[in-house]
Amino acid sequence: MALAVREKHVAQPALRLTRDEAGTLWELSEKSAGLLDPPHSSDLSEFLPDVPAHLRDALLDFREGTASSGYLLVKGVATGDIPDTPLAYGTRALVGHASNGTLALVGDVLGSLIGYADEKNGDLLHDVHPVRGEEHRMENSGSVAFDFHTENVHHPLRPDFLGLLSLRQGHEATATRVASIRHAVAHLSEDENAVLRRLRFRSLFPTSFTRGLTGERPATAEHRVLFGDPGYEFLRFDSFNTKPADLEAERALGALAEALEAVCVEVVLEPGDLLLVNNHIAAHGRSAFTPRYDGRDRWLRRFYSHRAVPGWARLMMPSKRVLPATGDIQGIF
Ligand SMILES: O=C(O)CCC(=O)C(=O)O
Ligand SMILES: [Fe+2]
Repeated sequence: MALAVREKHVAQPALRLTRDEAGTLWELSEKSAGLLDPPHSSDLSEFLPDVPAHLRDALLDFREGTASSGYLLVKGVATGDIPDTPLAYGTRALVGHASNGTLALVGDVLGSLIGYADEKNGDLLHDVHPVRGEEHRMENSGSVAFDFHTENVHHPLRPDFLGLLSLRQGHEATATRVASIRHAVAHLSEDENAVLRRLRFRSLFPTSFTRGLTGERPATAEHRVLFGDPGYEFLRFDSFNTKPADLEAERALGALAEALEAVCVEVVLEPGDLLLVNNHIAAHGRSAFTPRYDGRDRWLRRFYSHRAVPGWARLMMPSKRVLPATGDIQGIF
């Protein structure tokens, strides 16, 4: 559907931590950060009741997945002393840093902080910053425009939530973009809506899961892109990796991309901003920017959280909080 006017919507903060709340969360984060590093139990449950109620209540509300916007922006999160933005992929520059505790606590209030064995070595917390030579990758190490996607579109156990905490804004007003399917459906025709609900799409494994693999990337079985009751729609879509089975499906995907664009909200994350996204309701992406590789580039930290991991998958986990490699559980769902 062609859109005559494209409004730009700016994300509204739902929650701003007071200085006291940020201080309490930081103290708790310092206590819990080390628990994430092996061989600790990584059980943070004793700390969760002390997460400031204002934040905890908002997280518990958000995790229900009944709101239509699919995102929650928390401002005023403490980040502590931050070294230069890393230059290389996977440097693990912040092992043991208290901000790890913050992300883990938020992840564990929403569900459970979880990583994937075949993405970033199973790391639970991911550094999002530009990497030289990867500018054009459709991954968070790139710097060209990163189109709308839901996270880990190929995976049977997609995260329920992702969180992006800004440590450094970088040199430009780079926007993180979020678009809710529950808003976008108003821009789809009945036919487009119906086609998106059919098993007419396959998704390639994202390149973050196939680093080091040569040859063609594997793909999923056929899946729906849109599902759920009216008003409570859900999305499984990655503009770079989700492929249509035929022309009708291709047109429907094009209409979806335009509909998401029409309802997109943009947020330039500032240090201490934590953007939480319901990964089944909202697609997200990022505008293009020009990295300088001078230690002052944009730097976010990302986590995934799952409300529940099935018992069988739990027993196949290679280590605590790390889901088995996709190839080992593909086809089960
Ligand atoms: O850089 C951003 O704002 C978002 C990157 C992204 O999509 C991700 O890390 O999952
Ligand atoms: Fe992403």
